Amino acid sequence: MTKIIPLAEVTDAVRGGVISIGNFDGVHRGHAALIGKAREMADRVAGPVVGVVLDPHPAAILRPDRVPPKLTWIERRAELLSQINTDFLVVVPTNQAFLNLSAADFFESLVKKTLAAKGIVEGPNFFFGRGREGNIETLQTLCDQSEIDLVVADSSIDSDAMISSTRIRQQLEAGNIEAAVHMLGHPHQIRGRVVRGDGRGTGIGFPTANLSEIDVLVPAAGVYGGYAIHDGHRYRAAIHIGPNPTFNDRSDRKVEVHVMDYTGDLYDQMLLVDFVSRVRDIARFDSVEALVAQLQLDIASVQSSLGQSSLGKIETAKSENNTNFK
Ligand SMILES: Cc1cc2nc3c(=O)[nH]c(=O)nc-3n(C[C@H](O)[C@H](O)[C@H](O)COP(=O)(O)O)c2cc1C
Ligand SMILES: Nc1ncnc2c1ncn2[C@@H]1O[C@H](COP(=O)(O)OP(=O)(O)O)[C@@H](O)[C@H]1O
Repeated sequence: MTKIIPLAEVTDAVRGGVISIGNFDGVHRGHAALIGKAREMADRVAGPVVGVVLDPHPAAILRPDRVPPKLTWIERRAELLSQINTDFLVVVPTNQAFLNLSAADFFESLVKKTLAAKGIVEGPNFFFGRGREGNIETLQTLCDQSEIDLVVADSSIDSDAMISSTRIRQQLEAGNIEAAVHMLGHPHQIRGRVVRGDGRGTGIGFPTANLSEIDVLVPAAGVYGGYAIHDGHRYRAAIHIGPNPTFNDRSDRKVEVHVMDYTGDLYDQMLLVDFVSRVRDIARFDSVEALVAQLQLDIASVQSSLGQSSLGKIETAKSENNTNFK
């Protein structure tokens, strides 16, 4: 498991490695390519692979009115980074003083003094220091002066454009789950606490866990297929996002999860939900019977899109990190 290390708690085990500084939001295929390069270099210098993330996102301090919704919370990032062989995730608490550091001071204090990096891997569009004054050329000069290896990795491309957290957000906000998942290389995951809804679901044969306190990007309104992860188990799930027009309910951000092959009480518990595919738009049905008939089709469609390999309960590595709200 990738160990999360607050900047103030960096130890010798973390120092002397190959670092990659970024936001790592989503830990998408572009990030995986960077970490892959870092791994190669780290094996050569016999040091750890260290992801370095600024949390919160600098935008939260610089332009709080325009902060993009997160794709991932920090523990989820660490879990995904772990799957691609990252040893540590150093979390820099973003504050005005840190953002005011010149590029040279940023390099001196973070890269050299605190992390004693032997190598650094970045994409071609890396900027650092006050007002983004440092770029890849600046970084190359600073690395040369300090005999630190720099690898500038090519951008990872999908559909003729660079894979980025921004593009993934746009696809999720448009409901294009498959396109987002393709760029991510894994499902988009949200987490939330199960609260009481209108108490209708059980009566129509489709109980739905209603999620609140979701702290990452919620995809566009629609019906989706994916997985619900609860208490170390993964179940197939049909997810409804948006209003319930059939019942004249116009609240636009309801997130309701019907967990397949599950019975039990989920109230007040944390649920993780993986989005894998889009099924359809939300519709208004003339009767409850018509809604139920459609829900049966939705379930069949989700089952077929998830494939037969995932029937029933599937054990997953339980991550305690994942369901603890910060
Ligand atoms: C997979 C799925 C798809 C749904 N699609 C629609 C829909 O298109 N239109 C609609 O009005 N309600 C839809 N519903 C929502 C149901 O109306 C909702 O689950 C029901 O009102 C229960 O709400 P409750 O959990 O607040 O009791 C859908 C629910 C699920 C699980
Ligand atoms: N298969 C299931 N999927 C979702 N929730 C379930 C399931 N089985 C039992 N439940 C429980 O039932 C509740 C949902 O029932 P529902 O009648 O839709 O009530 P509410 O309107 O309060 O969400 C969930 O919050 C959960 O505690």
